Amino acid sequence: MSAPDRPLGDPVLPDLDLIESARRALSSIPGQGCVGLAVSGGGDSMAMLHLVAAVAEGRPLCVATVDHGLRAASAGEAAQVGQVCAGLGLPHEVLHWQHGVVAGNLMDAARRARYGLLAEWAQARGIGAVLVAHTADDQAETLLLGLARAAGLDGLSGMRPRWQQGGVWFHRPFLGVTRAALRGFVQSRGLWFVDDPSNDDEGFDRVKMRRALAGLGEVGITAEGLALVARNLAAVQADVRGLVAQAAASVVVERAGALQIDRAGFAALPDEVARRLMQGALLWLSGATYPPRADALARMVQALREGRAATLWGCRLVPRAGGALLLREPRSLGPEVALGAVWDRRWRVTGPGPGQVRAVGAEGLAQLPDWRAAGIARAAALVTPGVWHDARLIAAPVLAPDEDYCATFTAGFGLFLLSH
Ligand SMILES: Nc1ncnc2c1ncn2[C@@H]1O[C@H](COP(=O)(O)OP(=O)(O)OP(=O)(O)O)[C@@H](O)[C@H]1O
Repeated sequence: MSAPDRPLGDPVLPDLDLIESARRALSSIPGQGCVGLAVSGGGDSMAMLHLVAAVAEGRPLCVATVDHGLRAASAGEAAQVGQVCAGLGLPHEVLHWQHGVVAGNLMDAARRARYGLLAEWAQARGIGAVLVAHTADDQAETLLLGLARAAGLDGLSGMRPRWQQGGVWFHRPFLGVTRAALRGFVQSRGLWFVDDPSNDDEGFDRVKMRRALAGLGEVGITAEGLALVARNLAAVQADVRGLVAQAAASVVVERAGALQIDRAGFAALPDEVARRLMQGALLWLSGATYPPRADALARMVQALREGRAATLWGCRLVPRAGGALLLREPRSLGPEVALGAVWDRRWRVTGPGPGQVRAVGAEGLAQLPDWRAAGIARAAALVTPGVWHDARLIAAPVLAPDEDYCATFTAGFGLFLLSH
């Protein structure tokens, strides 16, 4: 299809910002390896494609389009992107979402599948970074969505400029640029792009926010202004997260998968830091993706400060001299899994097998006469992983070192806090 019908050199003035954003995006990616571009065919990502191609200066680029198979036109649109790429001399691949009946929120499932496919594609081709074309308008809509649900700092900090998934970095280099600027870029040059009809579907909250944003312009609230607010809040959020990571390093010790928390150190933490530390601890222990409600979390923080026992999110707080143990509740543990699979959403036990992994429990401790030698509290020992062959405990790698069997976490506690 159409290659640029006039060269990108000699830009009109507003395009200078766009070209600068594209240049910065490429130079921020270390090394000289291939850079991935996620291009839907929409105006924003088509503008990104042409801009980045124009400033690549020999840096290899690879393009991917995910065909979700949700609209009749999607296959044809993906093929059109391929033709534009061919005109620019860039390799292009179409990635297909194989799905049956999708339960729950379809758009959310499509988005998660899209990033999963893009990460797999990039990893398979040794591409370390993929660019996506979210704009200041997307950022502003995200902030408005947060305001609509009275969100706190995390919900008002907008989309991250970069994040890592499946070993691949995703970058959003155009968060400071308006959709109008990107659309203007492709339209003024007569470049092909597709207008996805779902972008006008008022059934989606994001589309409602887009309409609201247009109205807010009349009182001087712009997409760029709101994107800046989100960026400022994200800076505060990053500082708070740093404080939480520091607090975790000084008041929490992970032992055998349970967390020992120093009461005096915890009591001295500012409320917000204490709350986030407790939330992070519960998410890490439970493997849950959503945190508990704010009031339940506040009660848990209070229980720890007052030296009381409590339970929340499949975890229990057990007071001890000088602090408390936070650990899994036996009845909330995940089901038995095969050796090598992830058990209870955070442990992986490997070894020669055959065997099944489930908690050591009282039955297992009875088969381990020396378990106390590990110096681990009974409550914690009970919920460590054991390798079972029927009713026989073959190994309990956390309690009794074993040359053949090894238990590791899918994410360390400290690293988990830094990435959440
Ligand atoms: N089907 C897809 N294939 C490849 N990349 C995609 C796809 N859908 C979205 N993306 C990437 O994610 C970014 C943001 O997605 P979003 O859903 O907001 O965009 P869109 O409205 O589909 O298209 P555009 O942002 O290109 O106008 C896109 O700019 C693009 O980089």
